[in-house]
Amino acid sequence: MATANGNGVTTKPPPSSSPLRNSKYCQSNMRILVTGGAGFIGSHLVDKLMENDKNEVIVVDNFFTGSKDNLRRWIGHPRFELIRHDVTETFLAEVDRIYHLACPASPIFYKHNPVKTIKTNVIGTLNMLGLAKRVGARILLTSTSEVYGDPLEHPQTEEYWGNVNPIGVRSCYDEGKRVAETLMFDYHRQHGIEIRIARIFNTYGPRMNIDDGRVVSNFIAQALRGEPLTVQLPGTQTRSFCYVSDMVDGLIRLMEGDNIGPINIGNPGEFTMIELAETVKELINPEVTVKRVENTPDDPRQRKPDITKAKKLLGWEPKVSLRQGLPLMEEDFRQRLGLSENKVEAKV
Ligand SMILES: NC(=O)c1ccc[n+]([C@@H]2O[C@H](COP(=O)([O-])OP(=O)(O)OC[C@H]3O[C@@H](n4cnc5c(N)ncnc54)[C@H](O)[C@@H]3O)[C@@H](O)[C@H]2O)c1
Ligand SMILES: O=c1ccn([C@@H]2O[C@H](COP(=O)(O)OP(=O)(O)O[C@H]3OC[C@@H](O)[C@H](O)[C@H]3O)[C@@H](O)[C@H]2O)c(=O)[nH]1
Repeated sequence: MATANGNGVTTKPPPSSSPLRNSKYCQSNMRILVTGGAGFIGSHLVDKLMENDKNEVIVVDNFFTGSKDNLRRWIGHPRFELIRHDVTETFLAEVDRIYHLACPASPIFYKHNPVKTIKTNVIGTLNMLGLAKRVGARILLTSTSEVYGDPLEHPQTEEYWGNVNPIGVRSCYDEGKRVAETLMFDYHRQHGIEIRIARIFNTYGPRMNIDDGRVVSNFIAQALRGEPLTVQLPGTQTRSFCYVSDMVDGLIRLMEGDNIGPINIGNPGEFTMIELAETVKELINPEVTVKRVENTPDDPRQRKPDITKAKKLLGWEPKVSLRQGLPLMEEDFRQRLGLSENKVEAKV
């Protein structure tokens, strides 16, 4: 029988899982697939999911930007499996939940092979929706604030349709994620798949790749190496930074809650890139200088989530401020860069 969901969309009932999953001989564990689970957010999500001993976690990842190192504490664990797999190829497994994160997230990586980025977003999401349909799993897509493009509304609510250049150098990611959201809703309406869509805003924390290219990881690595902080012009562009533990909490609440989304998950604290550089300098290395460098095309000028929906529907809001989160990330970067606790000399 058809039912109406929170978005007023009439859907088919969700497909059911295989009879074996419900048999009395089957383990009652929740079997969870995390695509892109060897990456930054994915590996923190895996840590949290593995804390629950009723969860079995399967990670599939092609290791383009992720690494086995991020998951080393779980390799060999009886409730954990790591599979090298590219989501542009089909994947079959009996699972109850799919967290679909696989996609390079840093602009330098997603622009590196834009056709592959589109394939990952479109074919990869189709493959995961096909799997969800086949086994009756609930699927969550990590979409992005980039679906709002260079936003003409501020802060951004989920009702805003965005201002995206369809043919620019960022389009492979922005439009790829927009199509991925469309596919999610079409599978929901046409096949009754249980979907959840998170629109993630800039997230930072330990395990980001040191040469990831994203602003927080760049500034922290530069401050620790005593190199100038590279503020891309004009420097007055804004972002709102969410600490990764808050993000993971929001994603799990969304997956296990009733609302399909899309829901913004991010920290509304908004900073210009100059303010971010000044904060990193003050907290990590007051000796470094700030250097203005060229920007890349279509860089959004402002970005800040309206999280009214997340607060109301998920009972979620971020707890970690930027000033609390940066030192936690500094510690991780120090260890990975092999630096002692002593502040480094400035190189200009
Ligand atoms: N971190 C952020 O600020 C942010 C903001 C918005 C949305 N997101 C979304 O969250 C997700 C995770 O982002 P992240 O910051 O952890 O990035 P990340 O680059 O650290 O992780 C992405 C993971 O996906 C894997 N991957 C990429 N292409 C793949 C493919 N074709 N097949 C299998 N695995 C593949 C990578 O190897 C990596 O492990 C992404 O979907 C990203 O778009 C992140
Ligand atoms: O060294 C740097 C790097 C970046 N920047 C600036 O910092 C801002 C943020 O840039 P980032 O590369 O960290 O990230 P962006 O906000 O552009 O994109 C991100 O947003 C949402 C996610 O989906 C993705 O993880 C990523 O695309 C931009 O204005 C950029 O110009 C610097 O000033 N200096």
